[in-house]
Amino acid sequence: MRLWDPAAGAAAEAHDYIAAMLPDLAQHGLLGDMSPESTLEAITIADSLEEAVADADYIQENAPEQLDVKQRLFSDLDRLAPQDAVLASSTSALLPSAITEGLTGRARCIVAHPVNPPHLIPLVELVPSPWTAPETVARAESLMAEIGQTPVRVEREIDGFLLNRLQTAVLDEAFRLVDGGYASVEAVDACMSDGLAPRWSFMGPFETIDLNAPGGVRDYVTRYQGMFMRLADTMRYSADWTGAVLDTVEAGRRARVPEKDLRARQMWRDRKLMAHAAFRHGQN
Ligand SMILES: NC(=O)c1ccc[n+]([C@@H]2O[C@H](COP(=O)([O-])OP(=O)(O)OC[C@H]3O[C@@H](n4cnc5c(N)ncnc54)[C@H](O)[C@@H]3O)[C@@H](O)[C@H]2O)c1
Ligand SMILES: O=C(O)[C@@H](O)[C@@H](O)[C@H](O)[C@@H](O)CO
Repeated sequence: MRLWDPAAGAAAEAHDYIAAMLPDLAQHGLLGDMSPESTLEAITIADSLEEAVADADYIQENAPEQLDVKQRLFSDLDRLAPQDAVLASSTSALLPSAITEGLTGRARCIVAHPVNPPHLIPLVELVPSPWTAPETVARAESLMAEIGQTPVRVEREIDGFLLNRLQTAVLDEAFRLVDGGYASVEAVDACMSDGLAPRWSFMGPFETIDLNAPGGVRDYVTRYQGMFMRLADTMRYSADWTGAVLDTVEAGRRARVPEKDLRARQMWRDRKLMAHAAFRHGQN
């Protein structure tokens, strides 16, 4: 694998970041049959975009979430990369059609959206544009599965794809509840971390409700649809996330983790995710 970044030192910084996390990943059994040393040897730094993509089979761009930047980058990639290389974007919500429409090689382009932190969260959303070739989707899916990720196919492009649309529903209600004074930041977070997340850490929402009624999902919907539709009617507005509620949320978060400790807390998160990933691997 080759890394390239136009910012001086950024690729080397990424290489150093990867090197620093490899021992923890190895300790959790997450490097497969490779060692930190052999893993790092497989990651080199290219001096130019052209060098980075030379003889590549698959290219993943991680440029800033700005449409014009991605459009220019994909145009360069389409010109420089081997014709049969898959060109994938990490974009969180930009439509692949908007990024690639004008490209000669647009059939080999796709969105392969990872989830933060991508090396510890397996999901990758594969989002084709209307002109993405089925073979491109299949090749991206095969590569992601081969490296231990969980590729999911978005059947056709939609703003925000799947994960961030689902995350929007949860975050919008979280802000509404705190904005309305119904709950503290901690209480809302606990509802997820100690309520919904344990079930959702190995089951999705449909499997969860299918197992939550004697007769399965149809029984569940018959029993509870009225309640959920009544609640949905109270959610037809959004709180202003940048309003006073943001001060409340930030105060709640800073009371738990001072800003100076955010990096340490991210390391805490990553080690929790490594343990969770090791547990999941042990279950397979
Ligand atoms: N950070 C995550 O975990 C995460 C998760 C999912 C999706 N994404 C998506 O990945 C992309 C990058 O996000 P980020 O948070 O890492 O951004 P970032 O701003 O931290 O890093 C972007 C990098 O792109 C480089 N860059 C700038 N112009 C470039 C160009 N023309 N070609 C190549 N590289 C260029 C910058 O130097 C910088 O190092 C965004 O589209 C984002 O939505 C990020
Ligand atoms: O929570 C997430 O990881 C998602 O919202 C991502 O898709 C999103 O790209 C952020 O990580 C932005 O970095």
